[in-house]
Amino acid sequence: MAALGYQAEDTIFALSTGIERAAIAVLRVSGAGSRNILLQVCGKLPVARKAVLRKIWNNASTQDDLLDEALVLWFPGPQNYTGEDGFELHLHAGPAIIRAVSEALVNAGARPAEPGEFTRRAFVNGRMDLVEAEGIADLVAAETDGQRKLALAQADGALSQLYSGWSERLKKILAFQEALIDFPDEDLPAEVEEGINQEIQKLQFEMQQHIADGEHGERIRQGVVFAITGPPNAGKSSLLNWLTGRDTAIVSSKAGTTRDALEAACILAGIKVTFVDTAGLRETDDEIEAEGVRRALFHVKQADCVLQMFPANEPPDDIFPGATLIGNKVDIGEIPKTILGKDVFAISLKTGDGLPELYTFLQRKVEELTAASASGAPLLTRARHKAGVQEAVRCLHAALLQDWPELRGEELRLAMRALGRLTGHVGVEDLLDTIFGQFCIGK
Ligand SMILES: Nc1nc2c(c(=O)[nH]1)N(C=O)[C@@H](CNc1ccc(C(=O)N[C@@H](CCC(=O)O)C(=O)O)cc1)CN2
Ligand SMILES: Nc1nc2c(ncn2[C@@H]2O[C@H](COP(=O)(O)OP(=O)(O)OP(=O)(O)O)[C@@H](O)[C@H]2O)c(=O)[nH]1
Ligand SMILES: [Mg+2]
Repeated sequence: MAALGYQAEDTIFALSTGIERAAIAVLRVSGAGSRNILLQVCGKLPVARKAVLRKIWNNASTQDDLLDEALVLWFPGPQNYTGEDGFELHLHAGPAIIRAVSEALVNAGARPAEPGEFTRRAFVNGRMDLVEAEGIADLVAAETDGQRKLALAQADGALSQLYSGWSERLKKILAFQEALIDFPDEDLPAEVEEGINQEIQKLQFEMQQHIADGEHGERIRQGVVFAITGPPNAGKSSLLNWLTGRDTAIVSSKAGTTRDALEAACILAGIKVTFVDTAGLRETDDEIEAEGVRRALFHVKQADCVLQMFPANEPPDDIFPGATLIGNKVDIGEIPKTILGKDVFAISLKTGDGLPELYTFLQRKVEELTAASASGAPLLTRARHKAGVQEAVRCLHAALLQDWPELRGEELRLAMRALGRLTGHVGVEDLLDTIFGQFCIGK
């Protein structure tokens, strides 16, 4: 079967708390054997869902080898996270305790869980769909408020509801379409076909809007990227260091100091933001510097936003499309208010002039690049979802072009299948190892 050797009948366990030094460690157990295993290590079953203090033994019936005194939670299924019997041991977090209790669980018939296997079981047991499970993974991985809120909404079903709502609507369209196929000679009102077309177009529009807004969701999840570019000695590396509050890049008065692209991340307006400092742009015979310039231009192209810097008395002749102009070293020379009609931020990384204004501007820019969709609909967050929705849009488009009712029905079914694969309601066996393999162990 699956590459991970996924076996639903096994009873699995894992350390669900972190591996650093901590006061308490939670070992989580799930599977049909949970009841017997708990009896073996703890003697008798606690009241369901109530924390009780119990001695943990290698074998409670012989009171052989006392391992710890722990809080025990017994979760008889199916009303719990995984949807099957399970329990938790809240242990003292010593490595020797964790090892000894793990061994006792293995002796009693459990095996270590694969990454994401608890959540995979929750999915298999119908406790959540695939999009919600991905939301849980993102929630655990979240490092910023933006990521946390986005993931929480997704884990809570907001995005799943959007996708299953579309599926429901498609199902209705398909039912009408079937009626057209089954009763071609009946006098079905002409409005039926017209209605089908309109509803398909409406769905297609909403999906396309979702994909367009999706850029914002992907930016919240993966971070917004700002590229810093400009001629040598403009102060690009000085800006990077100031923005990230760290001495990331070497700063020197020698032109051509930075030759590689350097990335440093920070949190701005609750969003992960990566700044890329790049080699100063100039003609050069130096092979390494030329490669640096080539990479700089690559990052400028890839970035969500370009910060084009120049030093006082050296205003640029060209502006990168959509770039924000920053004139540095206002302490030593003239900086124009505008260039080719574009506003210029006049700053000095030496004196701090203009930096608060620039910072406020960057926060606004980040908010703009990650704003919620105007419709209030949840944002798309992953390439997998984008691909699925795009596939559905393609099928709807094909359906609209199709005159034969049978073939049109087929395209509509393919669109439904694309949406079904998103939430995991149809044909996802091949995806599960990839998706749950990205989780941490114990989740
Ligand atoms: N100790 C501990 N903390 C945890 C979890 C856990 O499993 N154990 N969680 C897991 O990762 C998260 C909480 N998620 C959970 C989701 C559902 C249920 C659950 O048992 N739900 C049942 C019963 C609810 C009840 O008793 O009121 C239900 O929804 O029907 C428990 C935890 C975060 N904190
Ligand atoms: N007077 C003055 N000097 C500055 C200012 N900002 C940076 N410098 C100096 O300008 C020089 C170049 O700064 P960097 O940050 O290394 O410039 P860069 O754009 O990264 O240069 P390359 O890596 O060579 O492309 C350094 O000596 C800085 O100390 C400023 O606002 N005013
Ligand atoms: Mg530099």
